[in-house]
Amino acid sequence: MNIQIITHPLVRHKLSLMREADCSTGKFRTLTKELSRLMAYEATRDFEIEPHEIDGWDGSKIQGERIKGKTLTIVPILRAGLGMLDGVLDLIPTAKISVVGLQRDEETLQPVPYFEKLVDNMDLRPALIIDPMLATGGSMVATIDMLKQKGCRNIKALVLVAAPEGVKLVNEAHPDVTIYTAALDSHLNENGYIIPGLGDAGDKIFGTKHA
Ligand SMILES: O=P(O)(O)OC[C@H]1O[C@H](OP(=O)(O)OP(=O)(O)O)[C@H](O)[C@@H]1O
Ligand SMILES: O=c1cc[nH]c(=O)[nH]1
Ligand SMILES: [Mg+2]
Repeated sequence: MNIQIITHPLVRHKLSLMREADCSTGKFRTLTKELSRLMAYEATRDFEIEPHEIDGWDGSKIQGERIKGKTLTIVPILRAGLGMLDGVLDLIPTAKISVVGLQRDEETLQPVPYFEKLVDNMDLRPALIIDPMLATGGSMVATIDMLKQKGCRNIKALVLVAAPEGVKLVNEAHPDVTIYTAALDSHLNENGYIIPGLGDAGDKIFGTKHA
């Protein structure tokens, strides 16, 4: 399985706070941002570095380093993925942002696309998809399909919680895409919600009520 579970103690502690039934919208939003920042640090660990000559403070040339290649694009999946955006941008403030809108149909659990605005040169950029929840995996597979249609080849997925069903679907459809998650949970319930999970992440981040 192409999955990396981030087990840093801060990540585990914060995720557990998010699982509490009475976690308020404000607290959930703050924890989403904090977790995203910590997890982005781990998910970018294998970025390639290249030498880069710079002017040093005393006028001499110094052999510096920089991240190789074209700037990363972060891909939040609307809506809930927006909750992770600021945390990732804290670490990579120069990142380009490509937004994808998908709404899971509550009956069929199939993703319904409603928005797509990708940055240029997708074929040259690494992409980091962000969404708190990987449930059936339908939304993630649809997003990866969109990115690959634009030529994107270097794709990672960053989620707070993953279900085994979603990991299987993504791994089968796109074995080249590594999934980074804070937890691989037990299973999906009959409504397609992750157990134990976090509940409806979009509703918690935006303060909307789930019918
Ligand atoms: O793996 P899947 O079964 O596709 O489910 C996961 C998707 O469902 C949620 O979004 P939702 O469709 O509820 O939209 P929202 O972010 O607007 O709440 C979640 O944020 C993922 O995008
Ligand atoms: O558990 C789940 C599944 C899909 N979307 C959510 O927000 N939570
Ligand atoms: Mg939702």
